[in-house]
Amino acid sequence: MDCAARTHSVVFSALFPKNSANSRVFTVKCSSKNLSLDGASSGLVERPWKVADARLVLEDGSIWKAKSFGARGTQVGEVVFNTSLTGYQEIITDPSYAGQFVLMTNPHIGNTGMNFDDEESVQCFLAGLVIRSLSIRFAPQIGDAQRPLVTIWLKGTSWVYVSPIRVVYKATSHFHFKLWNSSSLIYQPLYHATDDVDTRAITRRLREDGSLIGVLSTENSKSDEELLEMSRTWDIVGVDLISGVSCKSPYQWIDRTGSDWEFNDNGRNKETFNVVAYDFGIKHNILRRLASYGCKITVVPSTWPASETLKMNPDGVLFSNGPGDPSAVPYAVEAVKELIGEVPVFGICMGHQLLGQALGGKTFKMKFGHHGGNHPVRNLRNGCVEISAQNHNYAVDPESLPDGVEVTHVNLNDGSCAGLASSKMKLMSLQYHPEASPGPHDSDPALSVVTEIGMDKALTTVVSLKSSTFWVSKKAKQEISNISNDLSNLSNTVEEKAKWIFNKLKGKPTKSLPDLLREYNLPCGLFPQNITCYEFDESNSKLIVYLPSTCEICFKDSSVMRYATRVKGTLSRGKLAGVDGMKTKVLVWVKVTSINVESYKSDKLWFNAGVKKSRSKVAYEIPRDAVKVEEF
Ligand SMILES: NC(=O)CC[C@H](N)C(=O)O
Repeated sequence: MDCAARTHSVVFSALFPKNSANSRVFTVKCSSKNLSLDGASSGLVERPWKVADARLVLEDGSIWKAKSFGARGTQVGEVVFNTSLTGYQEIITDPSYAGQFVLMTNPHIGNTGMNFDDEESVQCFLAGLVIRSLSIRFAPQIGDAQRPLVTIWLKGTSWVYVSPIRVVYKATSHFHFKLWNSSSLIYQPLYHATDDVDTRAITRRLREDGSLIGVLSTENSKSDEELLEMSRTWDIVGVDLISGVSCKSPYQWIDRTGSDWEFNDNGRNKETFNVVAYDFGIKHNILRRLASYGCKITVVPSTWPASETLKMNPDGVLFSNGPGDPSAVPYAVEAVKELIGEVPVFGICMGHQLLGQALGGKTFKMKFGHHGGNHPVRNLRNGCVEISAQNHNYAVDPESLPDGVEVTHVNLNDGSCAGLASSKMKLMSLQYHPEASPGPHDSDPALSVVTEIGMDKALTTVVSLKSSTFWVSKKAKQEISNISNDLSNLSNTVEEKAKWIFNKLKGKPTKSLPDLLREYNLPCGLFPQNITCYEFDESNSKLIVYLPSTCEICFKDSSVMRYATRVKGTLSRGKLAGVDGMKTKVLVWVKVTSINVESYKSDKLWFNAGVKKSRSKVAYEIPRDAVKVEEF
């Protein structure tokens, strides 16, 4: 290897294009001269690992020349691209990547080293890693900087040693790297790994054609045709990959996330909940986060019988993430089925897909899936967008789900189902990773739902539940189901008023509050989006809006509005009059008595609060989350 070379070329050739009768060979050369920021281009340092020529042959006939810095030999797998900028250690150790080559779209990998805290499993299960450029140097992470520059080989699972460029390197698990040659301090990943690959070009191909099967080989004795044949005869669909990554017997988990994760009140040291976690390839950070949320966790193998779980009398059951096709593991779906309704259950990723199937729904394979740390998801309960970390190739088809199962989250990139819930069955699930390390942490609070208390809280106070026709609180829903049998017998005999109440509870109004306001030509952000429910009686135009607590919003025009837990008013075209329960700040807090739009097309909104004051209508166009305040 010549690591001191100032320029290296990446050669891409394509044989046997999949859809072409004529074989084509073409070559693309691109220089990585300016890409290497890590010292390789200075000519001063050598890579402290051994490299070998490698080929990545894709099933579409393209062949990508590369340098292997990992295991030697030949490996087949499905190639998926991951758009995360950080977190490569967590990705490499995520068991959900079993059977897959992870191609990182971020060109520069390795620059933050590795550390003990970021391991997601005790072994790397991925088929291989494909990257553009591996850092020779890496910056020790905060906290590692003061470690002595010595070479130590710790017996057991960890090594600490120095690379030839005098940076402390900590290989946390012996399976990551083996000591290639202890005297010259060369280390080598035990999984297949290759760099100097034109990852952008392959990503474009995967986006166009979908995920492709590939073969990575360092063996010169194997011909391109042989490798291509291998890629075309292997498949990942229908294969049970979970049994290869799950633990073999139950164990207790106690480790929590460190102090840098204390960005919310995790319920730490308050109450202890017993949780059984099914290990379909569970990421350790799920366990660490659950422990931080006050859970005492027993991890059980994927084949653990549901009856045994129930004997353990858990407060909640978690179905974890895991690799491969959810329809290839019917035994897991059966266990999930038996537990639904018996105990609160929460599913993450594979767990979510298994829940979908257990409920009678279907899963399907996506074109190239979602793999990255920047996926926008809308939480349909509160309208908020969460940025999430995702890693999946399959999804639940929401159309196939039975009535009573609510789609709670939607991926905003493609509209796919990203979360499910049923308050009746006490189940919730997310297609993505609320525990994501290094983040984003937007969805972290979702982990608290794994217990009954957490789930109750989530299902009632997370705002409102959308029934098919009306926004009703959970309490109202329960009341309806309690009395619905009686009412269906009595409905012919009840007097008009009772009928009206029944109809109202049952759900005559058909829209959300923002839609109602819009229909009356009022800006839909006049009320917080985290309202609990609302009632509107068309016969006398009375509107009552319920809020979970007294709260406040600062609008775009810097005006501040405060709301009581119940706001009443008379709604008519362009006007909300006789308002009770709303205040605005005009030096002091003043009760709002009416709000009206100047004229149909006007962008002015008039507030009557002591005096009549004009405000810009645009500032109230989007419903916002209100912040809880102590008093109205
Ligand atoms: N992270 C996961 O749990 C992955 C789920 C499933 N194996 C998929 O690819 O869709």
